[in-house]
Amino acid sequence: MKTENTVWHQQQVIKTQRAEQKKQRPCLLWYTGLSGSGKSTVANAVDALLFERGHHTYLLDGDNVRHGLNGDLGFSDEDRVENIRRISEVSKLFIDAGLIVSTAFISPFKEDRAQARALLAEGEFIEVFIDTPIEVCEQRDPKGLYKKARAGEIKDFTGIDSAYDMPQAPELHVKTAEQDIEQCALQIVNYLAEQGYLA
Ligand SMILES: Nc1ncnc2c1ncn2[C@@H]1O[C@H](COP(=O)(O)OS(=O)(=O)O)[C@@H](OP(=O)(O)O)[C@H]1O
Ligand SMILES: Nc1ncnc2c1ncn2[C@@H]1O[C@H](COP(=O)(O)OP(=O)(O)O)[C@@H](O)[C@H]1O
Repeated sequence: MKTENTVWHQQQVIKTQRAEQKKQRPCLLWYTGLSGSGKSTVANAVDALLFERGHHTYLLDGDNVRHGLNGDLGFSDEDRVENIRRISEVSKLFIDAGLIVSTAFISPFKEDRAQARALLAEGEFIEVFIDTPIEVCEQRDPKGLYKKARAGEIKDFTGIDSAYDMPQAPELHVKTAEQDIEQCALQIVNYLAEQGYLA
């Protein structure tokens, strides 16, 4: 075990104090969905609304994190598991800092999402299923990746030749083919308000 000679230090300022100072209940909005489903767009819209209302937030976005922290990882099942493991641990640190955190990753495997939930306290993990039919994602194809995957230029593409486990009981179920971006964002912000995260 690599941690056998390290000791956990209790910090003087604790999570509840940080949260109280920020007048919010820290939580993690865990967006999951296919490529092109709208994770990034909706997460950004929610983050902007919360920021405007004076909340302390941070958004970890798939493509950006893969340019830095997870720049060594690809798209094999094994690399995706490690990608989500690191994101989950980083999110926990931001939660400790008292923030309302959003992550926008495909996060295709239910075990990894369950692992992320298990790292946090009860009520801190909010799974947001960005539920968009693959036909709609493919039609949008904002980065031209479906076209490449269909042409065999990208392998292990989620929904085509790599698996996606649909969430069975997400806290939030957002249907982007039936609501516009603003309505999707408001659905999430209203949930946070109703559940007392923004008190
Ligand atoms: N093979 C393959 N499958 C899926 N996606 C691919 C692939 N190759 C590159 N991309 C681009 O990488 C983004 C997904 O990265 P994630 O870190 O969210 O993926 S995962 O959670 O580890 O499965 C994804 O971003 P989004 O479109 O925003 O989801 C793609 O732009
Ligand atoms: N209701 C909606 N919610 C989110 N995105 C939408 C919606 N309607 C259309 N779109 C478009 O769908 C695309 C989604 O892309 P993106 O947010 O990058 O998806 P992802 O991060 O899941 O790959 C964007 O071009 C966005 O403008």
